[in-house]
Amino acid sequence: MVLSLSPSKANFSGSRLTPDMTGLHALKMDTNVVVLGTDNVGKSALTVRFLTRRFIGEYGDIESIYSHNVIVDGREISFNIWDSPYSQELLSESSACEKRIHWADGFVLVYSICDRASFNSVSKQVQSIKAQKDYLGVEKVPIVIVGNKRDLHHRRTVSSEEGRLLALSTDCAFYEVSAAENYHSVLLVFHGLVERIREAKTSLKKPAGIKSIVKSMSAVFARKRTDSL
Ligand SMILES: Nc1nc2c(ncn2[C@@H]2O[C@H](COP(=O)(O)OP(=O)(O)OP(=O)(O)O)[C@@H](O)[C@H]2O)c(=O)[nH]1
Repeated sequence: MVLSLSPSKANFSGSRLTPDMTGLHALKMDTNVVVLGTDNVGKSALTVRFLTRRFIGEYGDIESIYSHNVIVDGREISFNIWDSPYSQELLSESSACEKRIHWADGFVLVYSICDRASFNSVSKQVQSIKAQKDYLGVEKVPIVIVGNKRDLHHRRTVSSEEGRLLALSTDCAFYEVSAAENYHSVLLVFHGLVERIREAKTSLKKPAGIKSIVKSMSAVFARKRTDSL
């Protein structure tokens, strides 16, 4: 596991978008994000765009974990982003793959709108992640599906509608972006993911619902009554 920037990728360190952090430390949230997708869909381009606001064009294929702090809705979010080259292992149950999924709080699944095979692999990736994160018991595993290379609309083979429907049917969020042309849409992807991660964390903390408490209390009293007869 590489825990620093690889030389072939952008040279930057975790930056803060808002200079005044006073008083926000108590609200800090650490979050681990894995960016996945098949070859050449723009995983590194998307990650580097989010981290540096820049599009460089060519990126190595070295696996890296980047750290980056941003403010989302007044709260400091400390991102650890694992940009991993595609491997078939995601679809199998190798321990490296399990480790990656176990490590992550949220997932960015990228496909290229010009590459149908990359789109077709997304639903398998979603299944694989959900199967492993099942033990959390959260309704929605924080996953965002991203159709990248929107600027290449003349070479599009996957419609926006198909992307949206896939996200709807798998309970994921959906964005179409161009890492090459637009920083803001990429920012929205990560903000959307933070939102989902927060929701998942909140639903984990939620105490048992009033209905289930009433149910178990009635069961106890019913048993007591039968015992005393
Ligand atoms: N036109 C266009 N090209 C893009 C976009 N995003 C990435 N690319 C190009 O697509 C190619 C692959 O981008 P990468 O970011 O290296 O893709 P990757 O998914 O990390 O690739 P692997 O590391 O091989 O898995 C590069 O030539 C990028 O310049 C985009 O939004 N529009």
